[in-house]
Amino acid sequence: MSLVDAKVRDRMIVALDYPNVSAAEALVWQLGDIVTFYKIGLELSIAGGLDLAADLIGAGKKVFLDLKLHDIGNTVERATAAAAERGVHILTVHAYPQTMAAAARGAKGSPLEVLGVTVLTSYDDTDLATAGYRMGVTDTVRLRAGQAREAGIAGVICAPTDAAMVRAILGPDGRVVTPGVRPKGADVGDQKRVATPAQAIAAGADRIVVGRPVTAAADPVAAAEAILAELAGA
Ligand SMILES: O=c1ccn([C@@H]2O[C@H](COP(=O)(O)O)[C@@H](O)[C@H]2O)c(=O)[nH]1
Repeated sequence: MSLVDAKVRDRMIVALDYPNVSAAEALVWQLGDIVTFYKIGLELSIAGGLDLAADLIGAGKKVFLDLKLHDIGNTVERATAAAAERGVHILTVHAYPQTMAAAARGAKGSPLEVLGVTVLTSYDDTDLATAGYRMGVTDTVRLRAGQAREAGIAGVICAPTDAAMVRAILGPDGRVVTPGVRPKGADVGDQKRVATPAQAIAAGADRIVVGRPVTAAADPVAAAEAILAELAGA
């Protein structure tokens, strides 16, 4: 294992986007102590990932449950409280005021960090217009970051290209977590608003989320180490 300190390791969240638990467990085993923080999203949650979340927490890892909740307030509040009870570190909800306020109530008194998803990193202005939004990406992210602060949740998910603006809105204590991160030269895939790990941190992100740059790498350990080294120097 390299000499990257624990604080830097916690800045990188690896997305376990796998169709089954055994594939996810194999990567966790391979990465060992290098990675301290894992994200479990929709695909793996449906395939038994919630039990894996409990196992990871039991093994001392931090878990980000990326469920992007959006429902009536009572449902969101209770689902958030259930995540808090299970020792999850981060939970996402869509950044709608009613949803964020409900999640804030559900997390109250617990260390769970609720983050509002502002505008997905796979969206650009044209995608928002097609979906019927009047505002473009920047204005929508700005609005939602302000609403997240007002709702009293921990912070937001945004693209690294939005991070500087969001940091200014949330202040030093707000949490800014950025997917859409690609090491230089890496395949962008379906992401549209991307930056490198170092650029994300320099723009004000607390943590970055990386999936395919690690999971699809020929050598995931080397890929994760390279990203950590870049974060350590950022
Ligand atoms: O706006 C968002 C919100 C969540 N995600 C999630 O992050 C990872 C990114 O994976 P990559 O393979 O590094 O693209 C993935 O699990 C998404 O569901 C996001 O990309 N953008």
